[in-house]
Amino acid sequence: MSFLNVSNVHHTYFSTEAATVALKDINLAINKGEFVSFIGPSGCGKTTLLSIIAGLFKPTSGSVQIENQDVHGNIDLSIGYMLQQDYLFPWKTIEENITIGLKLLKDDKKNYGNVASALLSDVGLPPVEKKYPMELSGGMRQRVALARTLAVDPKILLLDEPFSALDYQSKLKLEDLVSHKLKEYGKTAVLVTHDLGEAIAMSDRIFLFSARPGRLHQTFEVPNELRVLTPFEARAHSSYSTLFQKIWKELESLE
Ligand SMILES: Nc1ncnc2c1ncn2[C@@H]1O[C@H](COP(=O)(O)OP(=O)(O)OP(=O)(O)O)[C@@H](O)[C@H]1O
Repeated sequence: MSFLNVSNVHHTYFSTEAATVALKDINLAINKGEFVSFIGPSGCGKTTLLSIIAGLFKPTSGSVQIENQDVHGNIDLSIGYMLQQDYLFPWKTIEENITIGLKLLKDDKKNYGNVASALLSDVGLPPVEKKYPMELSGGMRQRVALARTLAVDPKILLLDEPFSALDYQSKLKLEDLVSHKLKEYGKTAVLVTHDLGEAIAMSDRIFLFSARPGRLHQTFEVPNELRVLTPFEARAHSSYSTLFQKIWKELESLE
């Protein structure tokens, strides 16, 4: 068994008007410490699959297991998220935002302030722990969101377009930071993105899904020479453009 196994997942959304088949026959496995991306045409079920992996809802059929445990029925705070919006609590200080998960977990850390300060410096931020989210830029807030996620030491990070609302420069910087931190902490991660370049620059493997109902169309290995680079450096490597063109062709055939 791999670290994470998605087995025969099928999902249909039911409403009073229609039944929408979002995912069909999804089988995939992710190894511990691996960084993978889900890409595919709009509406192919990427976010649905990420939500199912997160245990937010049960698939119509099939199962997801992390370390041999079914994620459904186990409300597990060891799954960390980074989303397009940072979802920081505006009325809480940065320190309170970073340590909220630890407090929920009743982690016995004596000094939450020290934990927050260490994490802020770890994600490249100045000591802003007494400030409020509205006093920070979008890029800084996403760094705080990363610090909050790392604080609870999750087994896996689920990243749903966490960079898409940022300006280009902040996005590239944050991609480098997230990639570096996840490697340093040895975390497993799944990224949903519309940005093929981002997927190639950050991932070990890329899962390409076909248009709705989403099926796994093809899996691409990112070559080693790219994986040892930062995402920023990877974008300048010749293997990056070769893989980009290969996957782009497949993506176009699916639209
Ligand atoms: N709650 C829901 N009720 C009914 N249909 C839904 C619901 N959520 C998603 N869908 C439909 O299921 C399909 C898959 O949606 P999903 O958001 O998972 O796709 P996606 O690949 O993440 O899309 P995008 O790339 O546009 O973000 C879409 O057709 C969507 O309209």
